[in-house]
Amino acid sequence: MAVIPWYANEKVRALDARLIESGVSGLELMERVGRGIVDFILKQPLARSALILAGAGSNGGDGFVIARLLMERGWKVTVLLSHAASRSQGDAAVNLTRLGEMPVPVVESRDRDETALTELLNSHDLVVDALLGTGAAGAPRGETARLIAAVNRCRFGRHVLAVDVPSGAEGGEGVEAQWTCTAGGWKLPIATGHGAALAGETVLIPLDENAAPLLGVPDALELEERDVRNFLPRRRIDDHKGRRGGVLIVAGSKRYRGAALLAARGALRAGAGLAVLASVPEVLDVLAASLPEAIAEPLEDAAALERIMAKWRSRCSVLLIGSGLDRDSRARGLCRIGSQWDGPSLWDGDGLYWLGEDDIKPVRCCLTPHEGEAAALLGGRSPVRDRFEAAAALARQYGSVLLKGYRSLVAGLEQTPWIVPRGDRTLSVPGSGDVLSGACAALLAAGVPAEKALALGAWCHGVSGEALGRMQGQDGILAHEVADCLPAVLKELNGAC
Ligand SMILES: NC(=O)C1=CN([C@@H]2O[C@H](COP(=O)(O)OP(=O)(O)OC[C@H]3O[C@@H](n4cnc5c(N)ncnc54)[C@H](O)[C@@H]3O)[C@@H](O)[C@H]2O)[C@@H](O)CC1
Ligand SMILES: Nc1ncnc2c1ncn2[C@@H]1O[C@H](COP(=O)(O)OP(=O)(O)O)[C@@H](O)[C@H]1O
Ligand SMILES: [K+]
Repeated sequence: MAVIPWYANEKVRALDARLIESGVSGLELMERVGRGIVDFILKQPLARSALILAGAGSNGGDGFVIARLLMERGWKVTVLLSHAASRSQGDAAVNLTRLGEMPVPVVESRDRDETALTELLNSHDLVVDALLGTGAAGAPRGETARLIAAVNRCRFGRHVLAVDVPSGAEGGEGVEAQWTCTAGGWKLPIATGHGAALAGETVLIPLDENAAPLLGVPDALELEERDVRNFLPRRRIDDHKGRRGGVLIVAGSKRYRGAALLAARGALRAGAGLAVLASVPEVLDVLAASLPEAIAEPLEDAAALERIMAKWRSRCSVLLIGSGLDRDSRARGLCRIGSQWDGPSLWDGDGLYWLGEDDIKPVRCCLTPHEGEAAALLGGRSPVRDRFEAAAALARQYGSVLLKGYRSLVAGLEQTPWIVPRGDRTLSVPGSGDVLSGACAALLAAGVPAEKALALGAWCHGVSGEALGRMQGQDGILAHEVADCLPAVLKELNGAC
């Protein structure tokens, strides 16, 4: 299962230490990193000129190796130090001295104003970010921060490669890289969300052929197509709609009408045999015309929801609650009753707003928050910098969590978090999350276990977005089109079985 294991920074740093204990010198490791990165660089169609931005630690040391090896291959190379040369120490200092024996200009950035920095950056095709690696503490400061801003300002028209991790990946402004060559192991800060977006395409530079067992237990697993194929519901040739699974959807309000329709569409397009939409008349009035396959249940108030839940419980195994429900007292009452559903439930949108109130604590449920919703559930703590921590905290409290965004995360109580590496900005359109929650609810109703249903739903939703982006462009896709793509994506996955 899952071919790409991701590790906390500390585990990869411990690997470095173990390799050194086993007799490989730190200098040799630095050489291996530099060599691996240069091999990668030489495979790219580049104009053979590089500016290496180097920091005072070992990340800078990797940069010095890269500078030397590129120079040896006839590249035009300049090294720009964020610090006084005398501050480089240990293996980095050794490599800086070796560089001094070659005709490579090594200059300090401090005396250069923004214009001079811009000129220097613009006169090289490749910019190598070797400012901060896994030893970074907090947001970039001082000269490092100034250099990062300059790289980002000048990055159009040039190529930016980050060594190990993009500087600033864990706080403040980070280098926006085209490639990140990460050494020894895949590192969590660039696995998902903001860090992953900064990293661009990530390439692993192996440190040693015996490294894998030394890294220990992975902290996250990136799913591959063959993993999610195993999550597909077991369909049968003699299936009838009752066996496909039914979803009761409590969604929509006078103010937000489309969300409920999109959630129901997502559920039916993901294969639900029954979608019952309990909503306000304003939503149900258009249901017959826009989605005649769904069943309408007028929902005035909390008492009505109790009756509807009792009526449909035998045919709907899953409750989906929250899309476009609004944040008024009516919605609160509905969530209170919804939390008493005695089967699997999935909470999204405004349902998440009310979740956690004293009388709205479902025993175990699924959540599909985006970062804003996760922050609110966590009492304002932003999950942007540590999405893993946020997803794990929510899973401990509620059960199963899909933390949405670029390379969404799935966390559960008893499993290593999963990374779903599918989906792109095509999906950042209104209603896209409603389609996703409908799809996940349908998969739950088909009997797929919670975390697998969330991961499979996010995977299919992501692939649908990518396909639409390829065919029609990444801007201006409508959420219902994402839903309508789901059958083809499921067919592909099923066909590959
Ligand atoms: N033996 C090893 O440990 C190996 C380390 N390697 C490289 O070494 C890196 C880790 O090296 P280090 O532990 O020296 O750490 P870094 O090089 O990541 O950073 C440490 C330096 O950055 C400064 N710094 C830290 N936080 C800062 C901030 N927020 N703003 C401005 N300056 C800041 C520190 O004062 C120090 O000078 C890895 O990412 C990898 O690139 C590789 O060469 C492989 C072998
Ligand atoms: N840049 C992106 N890359 C990958 N997926 C994205 C991106 N932007 C948005 N998405 C996905 O689109 C969906 C948006 O959901 P959400 O923000 O809840 O939208 P809405 O509230 O409008 O329904 C999520 O599944 C999210 O993961
Ligand atoms: K870096």
